Amino acid sequence: MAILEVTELNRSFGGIVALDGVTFTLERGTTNAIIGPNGAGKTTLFNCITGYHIPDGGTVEFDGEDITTVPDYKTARQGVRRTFQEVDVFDELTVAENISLASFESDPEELMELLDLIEIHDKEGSELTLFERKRVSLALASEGDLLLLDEVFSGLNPTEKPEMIDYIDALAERKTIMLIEHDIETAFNLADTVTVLAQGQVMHTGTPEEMLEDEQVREEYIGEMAI
Ligand SMILES: Nc1ncnc2c1ncn2[C@@H]1O[C@H](COP(=O)(O)OP(=O)(O)OP(=O)(O)O)[C@@H](O)[C@H]1O
Repeated sequence: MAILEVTELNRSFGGIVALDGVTFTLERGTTNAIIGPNGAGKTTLFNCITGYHIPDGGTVEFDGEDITTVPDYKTARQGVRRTFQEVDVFDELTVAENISLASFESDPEELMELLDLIEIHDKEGSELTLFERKRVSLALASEGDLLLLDEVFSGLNPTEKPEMIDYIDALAERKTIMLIEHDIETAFNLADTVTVLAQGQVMHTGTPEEMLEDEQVREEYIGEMAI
């Protein structure tokens, strides 16, 4: 069953067309990667899905309900949650306090355990490493049904990256995930489907295997990268 249906989404900033007729569907329980060059419209797409930006045209349906013009603080309560490229953790609050702000309906302990946050629960935001901040941010996003993850792997070292993959794999067992990822190998490892966005348009959608078999996609968007 579709959890998200995006239809003919348009959004411009002055003369810049950031989204140009974007249409796709996400099935509940799947993990979906969005890849594409800088300026392709990936973050704008997240902003329009969450209601941070209202699109100029088109619709966003979440769980069968039209949320196109619903602001982000309300879509978050409805179950659309996201992380940001600039990790959003309050420096002066502890990990536990940061997490308590997210108004959890379920038991936050379980989520904190899953993300290995129990042992650092009393550490203040300002003392956290980037990896720890990203895990807190992930916990804050994880109360939703649909998690939009914006470059959660950027800045992580080679030891942390596989650990983050394990965290996302564990969350993927209970959530629908859409992730923006510049590291193609990571995106392909995690995703059931991959969507290529360029110049505000959906260029290709398919499974990682289909993408790799498509010579044009390989040449234009994946390059020489061995996967
Ligand atoms: N608030 C804004 N005001 C003006 N232009 C914007 C705004 N947000 C996005 N844009 C423009 O819209 C286009 C798409 O930007 P967007 O950030 O969505 O791309 P992206 O694919 O996320 O890029 P990146 O991979 O670099 O993060 C770009 O040309 C960008 O400059």
